[in-house]
Amino acid sequence: MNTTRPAIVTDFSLVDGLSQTKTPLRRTISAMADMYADREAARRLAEEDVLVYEFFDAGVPESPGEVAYGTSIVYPGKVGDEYFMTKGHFHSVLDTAEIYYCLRGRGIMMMENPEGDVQWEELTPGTAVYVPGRYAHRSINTSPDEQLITFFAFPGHAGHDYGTIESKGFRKIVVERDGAPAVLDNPRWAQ
Ligand SMILES: O=P(O)(O)OC[C@H]1O[C@H](O)[C@H](O)[C@@H](O)[C@@H]1O
Ligand SMILES: [Fe+2]
Repeated sequence: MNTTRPAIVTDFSLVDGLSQTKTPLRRTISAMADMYADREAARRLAEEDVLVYEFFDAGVPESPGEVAYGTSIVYPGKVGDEYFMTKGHFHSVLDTAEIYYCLRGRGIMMMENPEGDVQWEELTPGTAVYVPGRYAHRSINTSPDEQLITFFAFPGHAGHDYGTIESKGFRKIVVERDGAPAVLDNPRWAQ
């Protein structure tokens, strides 16, 4: 049996979070227009196909024992008064955690479990947020002008479950109120 495996080395820019050697995945407003509370505003932005976030996934094997990792860049912007954010997801293997280390910018990591416990934590450079297993997670950029850049790592076999969030949404949304982020009940949250 050949037990040799090559080490993997990846470049990440500390300026924009991207790898020069790999291609990021990009999500525009049109890929998630219905996830924002103000759907009219989302549709207007979707016409220009505004880029909301991009992320780089190192592409390690999706098996237990592996550590998937990459960087994620959420651009500054709002849909109505709701800040740009990722789609967010549960892991298919629900009880798998994820770590996010904030490299740049300012934001909020929104988390909720199937039983309805909701938590959120601020992301600032140098902060690591450990998302416990069983918690859906979404990163939200609350800066008016800077990218939110995070490095993330999670178990290789975790998988992504988008369906639950796509149909129900998160219980909370993050909007700008008097120039500052505020966490509110999601008016569109469906039980
Ligand atoms: O998968 P989304 O909710 O669209 O978020 C985009 C990406 O964000 C994070 O950085 C996760 O660790 C990735 O696994 C995820 O795919
Ligand atoms: Fe995840």
